[in-house]
Amino acid sequence: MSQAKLLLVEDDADLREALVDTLTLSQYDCLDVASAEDAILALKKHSFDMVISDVQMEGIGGLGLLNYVSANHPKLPMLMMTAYATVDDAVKAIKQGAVDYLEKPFATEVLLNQVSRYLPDSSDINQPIIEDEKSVNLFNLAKRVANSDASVMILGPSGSGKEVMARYVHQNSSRKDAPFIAINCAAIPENMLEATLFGYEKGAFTGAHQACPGKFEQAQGGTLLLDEISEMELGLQVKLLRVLQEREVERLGGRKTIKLDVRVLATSNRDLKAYVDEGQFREDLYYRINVFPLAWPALYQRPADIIPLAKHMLNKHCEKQSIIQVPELSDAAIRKLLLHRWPGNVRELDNVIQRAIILHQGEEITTDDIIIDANDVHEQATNDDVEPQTKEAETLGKDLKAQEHVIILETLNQYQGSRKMVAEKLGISPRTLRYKIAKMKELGMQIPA
Ligand SMILES: Nc1ncnc2c1ncn2[C@@H]1O[C@H](COP(=O)(O)OP(=O)(O)OP(=O)(O)O)[C@@H](O)[C@H]1O
Repeated sequence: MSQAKLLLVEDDADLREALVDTLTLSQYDCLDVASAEDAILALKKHSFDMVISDVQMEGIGGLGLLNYVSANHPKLPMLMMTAYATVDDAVKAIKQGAVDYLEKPFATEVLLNQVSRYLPDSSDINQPIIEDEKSVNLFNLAKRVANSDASVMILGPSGSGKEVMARYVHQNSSRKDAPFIAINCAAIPENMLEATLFGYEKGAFTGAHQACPGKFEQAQGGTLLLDEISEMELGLQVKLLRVLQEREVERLGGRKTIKLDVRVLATSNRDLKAYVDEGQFREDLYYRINVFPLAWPALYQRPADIIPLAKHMLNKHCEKQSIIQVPELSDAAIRKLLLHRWPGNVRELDNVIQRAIILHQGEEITTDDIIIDANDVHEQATNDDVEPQTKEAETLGKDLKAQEHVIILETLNQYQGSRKMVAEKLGISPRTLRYKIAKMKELGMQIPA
């Protein structure tokens, strides 16, 4: 899924760390700061899709920050977090323009639900770039399928653009003016997925201080995308099947059933039929969601898409960074892009282009600016205009990530690639391991089978 950028403002270091973990695991790109003053500095340097802020902090505090955001970034949604004793402040915050507030302590699913509820729809992924004949044929087919109300299963490797295709189906359907809601079944911890999908009533579990509609309800009249559906555990698959068959949902802890008018799309980067044969995915659910399968090939299998996508990303990122003179790709740089196999597909290409924008000098992007191996970045990216403190923090972050990658690779080798053994050895769930391995593959790493 495309990454939304969040700014988290919380002065309690432990809570901040826990929240960052939750948001990062759910594939949000999260920058965290400890005060409203630091948040304002961050807002001056970077662009964000949402601010999540504590209310009571030293200095100008959450309400001061809200004033700044309302005045300078009026379209930026801001979600407040408050302790029970300061609910009055939260009410004040809503009056001043905050989109909502969370009462501490809150369960992580409450946070994730509120974030996805108020995040603006990112428009840049609404325009699929398709030039290769294979892609054009596939999108023609997708357009025809969009007219029906059939469930569509979009298959393809990670980063190939499955969510882009799902949005295309929605936008070319009669539901286009209703919501498009996406949920990544792999990124949301197992114990939260059910509440996130079906919603819950106040008091349904510890931390559920307020009722919250689930993704199905949020998608009412529109389309719900179940991204990486194969990662849903079997028990929840049964419940999902029931909702799809009966077209109604009951919130956790609730007693009334809610009628649904939702079209369901799903994606998977696995061979789902083989997964069914292995008993990992329910056959009845497979046939329910697989009414119309669309298979999006890996990027290297549709080479005529590579350069148009690279140019699209160049324009997109230059615009975001207010770079007026968009650099051209040199002929040699184009050849280098065409020769790579892109194991991380379009997402990897996007990363390479972002690096090239940082590194290039003058009006052209040369082969030296096209850093395909992630390890090269360290040497090249010693940009002088990065502040020393930021550079240190970034280096530490990269070092930690690199160490984590080495540990995972070594353990995979030690256990001949057995994901189960590695997860046990490292003390993480198989699902977290799969997620981390997927991220490593996106960076172009070779993972033992
Ligand atoms: N044809 C395309 N045109 C424009 N942008 C694209 C296209 N394909 C992919 N992208 C961009 O590449 C990134 C990855 O795409 P997307 O999230 O749709 O992949 P995915 O297959 O759903 O990945 P995952 O399996 O990891 O969820 C996104 O930023 C998306 O905007």
